[in-house]
Amino acid sequence: MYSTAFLDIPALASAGGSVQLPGSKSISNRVLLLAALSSGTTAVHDLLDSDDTRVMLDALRALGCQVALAEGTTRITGLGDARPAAALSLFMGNAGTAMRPLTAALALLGGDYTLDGVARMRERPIGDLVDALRQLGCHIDYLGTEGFPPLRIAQGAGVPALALDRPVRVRGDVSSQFLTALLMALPLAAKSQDVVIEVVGELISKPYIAITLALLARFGIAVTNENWQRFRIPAGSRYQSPGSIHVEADASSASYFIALGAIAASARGQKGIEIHGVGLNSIQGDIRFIEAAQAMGAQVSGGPNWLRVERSTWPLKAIDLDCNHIPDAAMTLAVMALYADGTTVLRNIASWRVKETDRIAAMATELRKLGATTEEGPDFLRITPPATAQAWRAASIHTYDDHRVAMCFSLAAFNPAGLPVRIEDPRCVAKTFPDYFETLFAVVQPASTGVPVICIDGPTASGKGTVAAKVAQALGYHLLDSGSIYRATGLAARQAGLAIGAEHAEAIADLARTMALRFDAGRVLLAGVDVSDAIRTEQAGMDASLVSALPQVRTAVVALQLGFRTLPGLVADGRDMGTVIFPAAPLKVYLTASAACRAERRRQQLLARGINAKIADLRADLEARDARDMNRSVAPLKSAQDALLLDNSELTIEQAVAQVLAWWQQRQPFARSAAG
Ligand SMILES: Nc1ncnc2c1ncn2[C@@H]1O[C@H](COP(=O)(O)OP(=O)(O)OP(=O)(O)O)[C@@H](O)[C@H]1O
Ligand SMILES: Nc1ccn([C@H]2C[C@H](O)[C@@H](COP(=O)(O)O)O2)c(=O)n1
Repeated sequence: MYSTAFLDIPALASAGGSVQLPGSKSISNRVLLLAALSSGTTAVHDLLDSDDTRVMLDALRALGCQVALAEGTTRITGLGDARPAAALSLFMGNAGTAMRPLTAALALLGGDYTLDGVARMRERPIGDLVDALRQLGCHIDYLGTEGFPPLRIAQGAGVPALALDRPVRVRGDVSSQFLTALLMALPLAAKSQDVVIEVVGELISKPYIAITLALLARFGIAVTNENWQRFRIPAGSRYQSPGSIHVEADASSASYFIALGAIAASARGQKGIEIHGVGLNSIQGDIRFIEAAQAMGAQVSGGPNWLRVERSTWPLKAIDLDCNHIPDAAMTLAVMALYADGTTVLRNIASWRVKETDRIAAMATELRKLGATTEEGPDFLRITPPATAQAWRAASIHTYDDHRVAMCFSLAAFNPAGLPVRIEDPRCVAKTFPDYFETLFAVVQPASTGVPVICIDGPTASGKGTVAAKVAQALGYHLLDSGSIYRATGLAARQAGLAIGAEHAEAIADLARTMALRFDAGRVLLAGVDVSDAIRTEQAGMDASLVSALPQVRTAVVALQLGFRTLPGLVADGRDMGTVIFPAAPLKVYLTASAACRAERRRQQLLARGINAKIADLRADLEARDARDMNRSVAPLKSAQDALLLDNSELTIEQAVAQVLAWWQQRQPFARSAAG
């Protein structure tokens, strides 16, 4: 997961391969609550691990359910007839799928509970649900603004007598989650008589209600659906664990990859994108996104648990669509509209206004930044794509703490202008798809502009490794510590009993080419053994300097180094990154510091490891190493002609990092528009 302030996605050209999608958030949180209310233990397979499901799991644990995670399966032992914790304060984050159903369930369990969330949760209406529960006789108070969280369920003395002899009326035209919440909670009250729920107004998002009904049936509750207007929960209802249940992958998450298949040219040798975990027979309403994508030109095929999507009609066809049946996935259509042959209109999407953010306003604003013309109404959005490739703009997309905004705008990186797209706060995808960007990057290829590389070269102990690692971390880029490749080669040569010299150049080059070198979470593994410390000694540094002077060795490790250049970008540190390995890199920095300063840094580094060395010896060693690195015949250490010089003798690490990042920002097309 990317936890950086922003993620720059370079211009993309094609896609191909297969993706496995995470479990559906809507199904996951429904299953968790139903398992918690049931008798017995439910083994939940493929549960989504995300911010919103963690919120639900934390609440269930606090209420007294047993939750155990082993080998990818979550086991929930439900409350059954046991009473939950009597008084609790629960934090729901921004998880509507936890806030609404838990409010209803807790109101029918009895107890004294407060429920609150993040600032946006306090703006998301819950009044219609509370009204329905109050009609029944439940005691619920608002602790802030009327109609919005936080709220208190004040039933410490137990559930009051409930008015069940008349239908419970709930509005269906603001959020279908209110009805879902009642459907999942009211079986608790349907002991000696049927309970009827009556929908007031047009019921929106019926497919989500269909998911609720299907899952209730799996947990032993057979609700009668009377034309989506009345729902009857039979007397004697009792939640019963199905024992084990699989969570389908998220059909809304599939929409990004369906759109990807429709937008991107197929990568060489590939036929579009294959999506696993959800298929044509999905119980989720958002699967009907496929029809919308087909209407725009996507070619989609599939089976029960998979889909294949290929680009067909190009440009895509503009559509005018009532999106009430696919409220979440329809946001993806708004970005597909950027690639259409005319104006697309998405209608009946008023519910977007009360989601994680006001999604109509958010989408309109961000699409405009890219060069589109948009018009928003109370319940519609009209999108006209940029008229020409030149009319596209490189935009920094604000994501409003809304996972879907972040995910769907990543697809703007296929713009014909070859511009990168900046996604602000990429971590917000953690709500439903924590590894979204990693999954995307595994199946897309960059445009001709390539994967960006920042090279940081310089002499030993100048701080290259430290600065490179921090720059990479700030940008979410990969890191190539090329010195460690030569260090590992030197170690491998020693282990093989080879003296490091020209007479063994071929043998050492063979070792370098074939050694099983792996970089894993900051550690360096050689043939499965962690050699991170062994390659950091002064001797290993000298050996590395010697092997790196052998031309055969340098040639042998070129491919390995080039392989690090993967999406979304790379920071490479070494001696010849900018001059030889990545000569076209858009930013090259030659990082240096005075010899005295570098010797002192090395002394401090060794002291931290308990090694006391003389500063004069260290300085002599590093000057000897510099001399060899600078004077060898191939790829000597020198500043690339187009490198920027950074002498950090008088700088802190943070200042050096800030300077490199500032130079990088100056090279980004959206830096100016973001600031301005
Ligand atoms: N600007 C700085 N001010 C103070 N100390 C620094 C600065 N930059 C780096 N250092 C420290 O200097 C030491 C050497 O830095 P680092 O290992 O990053 O250098 P390097 O150039 O990668 O060295 P080598 O090429 O030998 O691997 C580290 O302990 C680091 O914390
Ligand atoms: N791109 C590179 C990186 C490193 N080397 C050689 C020269 C260095 O003395 C040695 C160890 O590098 P360090 O880990 O100290 O950065 O490896 C090189 O020739 N080219």
